[in-house]
Amino acid sequence: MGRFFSSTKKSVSEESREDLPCMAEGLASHSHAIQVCEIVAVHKTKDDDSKETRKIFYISRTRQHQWRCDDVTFHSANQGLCEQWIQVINEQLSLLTNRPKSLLVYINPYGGKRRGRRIYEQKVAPLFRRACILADVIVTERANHARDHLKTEANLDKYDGVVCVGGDGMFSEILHGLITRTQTDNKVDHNQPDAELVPCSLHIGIIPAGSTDCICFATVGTNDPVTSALHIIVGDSQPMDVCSVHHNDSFLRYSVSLLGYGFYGDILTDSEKKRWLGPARYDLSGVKTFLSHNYYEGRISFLPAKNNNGDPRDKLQCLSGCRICQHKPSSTDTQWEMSEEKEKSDKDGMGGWSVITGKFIAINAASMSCACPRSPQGLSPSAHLADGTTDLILVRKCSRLNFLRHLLRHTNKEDQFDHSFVEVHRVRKFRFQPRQHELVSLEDLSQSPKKTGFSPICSAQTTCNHSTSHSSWTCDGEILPNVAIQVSVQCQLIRLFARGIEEQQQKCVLEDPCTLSAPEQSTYQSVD
Ligand SMILES: CCCCCCCCCCCCC/C=C/[C@@H](O)[C@H](COP(=O)(O)O)NC(=O)CCCCC
Ligand SMILES: Nc1ncnc2c1ncn2[C@@H]1O[C@H](COP(=O)(O)OP(=O)(O)O)[C@@H](O)[C@H]1O
Ligand SMILES: [Ca+2]
Repeated sequence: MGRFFSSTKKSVSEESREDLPCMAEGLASHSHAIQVCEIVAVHKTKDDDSKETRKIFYISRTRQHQWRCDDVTFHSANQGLCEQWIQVINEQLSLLTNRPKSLLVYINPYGGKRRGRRIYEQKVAPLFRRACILADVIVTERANHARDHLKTEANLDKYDGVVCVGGDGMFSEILHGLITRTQTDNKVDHNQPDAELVPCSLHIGIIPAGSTDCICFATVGTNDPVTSALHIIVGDSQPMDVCSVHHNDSFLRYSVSLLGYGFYGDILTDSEKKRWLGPARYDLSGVKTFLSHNYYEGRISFLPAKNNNGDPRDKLQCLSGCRICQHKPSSTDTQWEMSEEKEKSDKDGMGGWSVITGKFIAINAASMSCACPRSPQGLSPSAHLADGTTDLILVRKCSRLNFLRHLLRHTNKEDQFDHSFVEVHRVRKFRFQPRQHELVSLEDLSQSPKKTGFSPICSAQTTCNHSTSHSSWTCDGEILPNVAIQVSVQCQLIRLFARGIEEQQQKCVLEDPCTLSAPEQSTYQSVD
């Protein structure tokens, strides 16, 4: 538990309580405690009578993981005592070295409902100013502007973090820019699928202003710009896994949320043509893809994770401070696992890999829960943010009604894996090879699907029997140019300004505020 300061509460909206006695005088009737690490700043202000007062701005929790910046005012007849408190608070704040002082901000003005710039200017910039954070802002002028700037131009030594204002696609740009820059600076060739990638030193903050914003939702618990700005200000840190995706021996992309082939790949491909619709494009393309009811043939091979990584169906949610994510395998662990893999491979020729061949409506790899407003529990509710694994979900060919039942379970608390046609595996690596159809040239395999119209609608009870040749992979919302891919999870390659989902809201009250004479002597207890 951190250090607390106590006070009588006077929120800006509670003018009627203005005459309450001040904590510094030890007469508090409505005691109030604030953890030092949740103080945003202390500022001099003038009250209504033009009298100089001091305001402490701090984080308050509202509903559904949302944070707000609230304030209390220091009053005292003894100005010296008041100054002393303020000085101590500022000294304590200066000891919090994890807090960013300087940030590089990229805004996608066209993401989501095109509100990125307004969201930043009206909701985020005032909070950064209040917290005395300097921000260099770049409004992007084209796709990949932020990625390219980070890769080569940006002077990253100047900053404590990079902030992305946009959706998952924009986050993906920042991710690629930062990871690529880090590997280049450290002379690591990311084309090698087994290369040991160097973790990025700068934290990434996400201000949600996109269409899905699942990376923000799954790491903070809500898509709210003010909450995200406050997590950045207090310098929260959440490590996160990153999947590297290769085609043969050449690097394709990184992914942190959903790598999806079949259903989600088709939705994304179709939705790109409807960008002008904003976030509603996913609903329209979702219905169209559902009605098409396509399935795809292929072979999926995967390397299962060890038992100590839990199980995708164990119903254990990855929460703030998750114990499973606290054990980051060292490079010796990884080397040992690789030699074990090699040993097994010499014995059975498979190296612990499992292979499944079949007809699939969807193949999804969720490196995190992928929770978002459309699906508050996500595609894999028990997936972990930083355990070095991804949950591989295979939805086999089934009737349209059964697939609908499966989809509907993403919107409630029922188990979406509890169907005979769905299986889920927690894996470290996987590969996919589509079935090579006759008359399909290799060139065709790396292009978008040819078939986009509706298939004949099957009766709800029957299984559809028509297969289109190939789908595409969606990788955090971007379409991959290749279908045959190799994927490897890179444990905790990046860090976000977030803390994971908080389990329950904690309120803290003073045991006896009147005993306080200095902040160091504060006592407190936690209540639910
Ligand atoms: C009958 C009701 C069925 C509802 C099923 C809902 C299941 C939704 C799961 C969504 C998982 C989303 C994983 C995240 C993907 C994003 O990275 C990606 C790009 O986001 P952005 O750049 O912010 O636009 N978004 C999607 O792939 C959208 C999928 C929407 C599917 C309906
Ligand atoms: N200035 C820009 N003009 C056009 N596209 C951009 C610009 N800046 C970023 N992009 C691209 O826009 C795409 C979608 O961005 P994103 O912020 O994720 O919004 P959404 O969630 O609505 O998809 C990303 O692929 C990103 O590369
Ligand atoms: Ca993971």
